Amino acid sequence: MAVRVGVLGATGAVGQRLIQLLDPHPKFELAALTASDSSAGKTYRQAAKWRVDSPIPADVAEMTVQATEPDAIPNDIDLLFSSLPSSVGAAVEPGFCEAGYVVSSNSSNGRMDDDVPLVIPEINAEHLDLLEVQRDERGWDGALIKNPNCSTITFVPTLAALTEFGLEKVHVSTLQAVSGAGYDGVSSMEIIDNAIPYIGSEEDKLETESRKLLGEFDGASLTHNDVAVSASCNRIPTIDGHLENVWVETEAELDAAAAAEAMEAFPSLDLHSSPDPLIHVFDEPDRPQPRMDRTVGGGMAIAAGGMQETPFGLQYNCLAHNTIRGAAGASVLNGELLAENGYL
Ligand SMILES: NC(=O)C1=CN([C@@H]2O[C@H](COP(=O)(O)OP(=O)(O)OC[C@H]3O[C@@H](n4cnc5c(N)ncnc54)[C@H](OP(=O)(O)O)[C@@H]3O)[C@@H](O)[C@H]2O)C=CC1
Ligand SMILES: N[C@@H](CC(=O)OP(=O)(O)O)C(=O)O
Repeated sequence: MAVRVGVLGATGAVGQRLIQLLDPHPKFELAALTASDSSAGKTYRQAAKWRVDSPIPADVAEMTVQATEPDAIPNDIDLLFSSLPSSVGAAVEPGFCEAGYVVSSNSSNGRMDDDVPLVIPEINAEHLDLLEVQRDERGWDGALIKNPNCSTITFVPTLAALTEFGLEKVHVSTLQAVSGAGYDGVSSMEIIDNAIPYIGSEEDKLETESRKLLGEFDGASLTHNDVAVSASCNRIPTIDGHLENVWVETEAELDAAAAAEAMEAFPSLDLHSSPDPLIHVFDEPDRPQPRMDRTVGGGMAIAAGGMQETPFGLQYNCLAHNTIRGAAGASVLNGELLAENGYL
C-alpha cells in the first residue's frame, strides 16, 4: 500500500524538487501541500512559481495548497517532508510531531539536538533509533528526523569511506552553487564575474554536523566523532552542484590508490533513492566538475576524483547536486529509511 505523504513549504525551491522526486515515486503518494498563508487556498499552479527543469506534474498543479498547520492537512498522512525556512521550521515542526506526524526535514533547525537523528542512510542509518529516545523525552507520537546541510552531505560520505584508516584531521574548502542560497538569495550583480568567500553559518555546520554523522550511537546516546574538521566556504557562479576540495590526515598510511578503492567500494543501500555506486570515482584528474557531473546517479551520487598525496595528507575533490542529494533527495531517502524501519 502506498505511503501517503505531504510537503511543508511545497512552493519553495526545495519544495519543488521534492515534488519532482515524489510525483513518480513508486511507494509515496503525494496527498498534501502546504506553504505560507499568502499561498494557502490557491491551487499549486497559482501559488508556486515553478522553476524546476521538468514540467509541473498535472495532478499536483491542481491540488489546493493548505496552511502550514497540523489541523489544515488530512490526518491520514503517514509522512511529512519539510522544506521550510529554518525559523519557520523551528516554530512549526514540533507541533506537527506532537500531533502525531512523522516529519523528515531538510531545514537546519534542530539538526544538532541530542535527540534528533541527523541521517545520511548509507552512512549512519543506525542513528534512526534515536527516535525512541526522542519519543521518550518529548512524549511525541510523531517523530522528527533531519538530513544535513548540502555541503556536509557532499563530503561526509567520502570521509565515511576512509574511517578504516583512522581520521585525524580534515580540511574542506567549498565552491558552492548559487541555488544553495535560494532563487532570490544572491543577486546577479553580486555573483557574476565574482566569488564570495563567506556563507553565513555554513562553516560551523560542516564542522559540527560531520562529527555528529560520523558519531557512535549506543542505543541511549550519541557520541560525536572526535575528528578535527576545519571548513572554508565560498559561493561561486555555478547554478547547481557543490564542489569541495578536501585534505584528510589519517593515523594509518593512506595513498591515492587506497583512497579511490575505499570510496569506490563503499556500499549503497537497497532503497529506491540510494544510487549504486554511492561514490562515483573519476580517473580523470580534472573531474568531477559541477556542470558535467552533478547528475551522476540521478543527482543522488557523490562524485570524487583527483586523489593525490600531499604534505597535508591525502587531497581529493568531491561533488554532489545540492538541491537533490543535498536537500530534497536526502529528505526523500530518509523517508524511505523510516518506512523500511517501521517508523510510519
Ligand atoms: N535552496 C537550496 O538549495 C537549499 C535549501 N535548504 C533549506 O531548505 C529550506 C527551504 O529552502 P528553499 O526551498 O530554498 O526556500 P524558499 O524560500 O524557496 O521556500 C520556502 C517555502 O516555505 C514557505 N514559507 C515561508 N514562510 C512561511 C511561513 N511563515 N509559514 C509557512 N510556510 C512558509 C514558502 O511558502 P510561500 O511560497 O507561500 O512563501 C515556501 O513554500 C531552508 O531551510 C533552506 O535553508 C537546504 C539545502 C539546500
Ligand atoms: N547554506 C546552503 C544551503 C542551505 O540552505 O543550507 P541549510 O540546509 O544548512 O540551511 C548553501 O548556501 O548552499
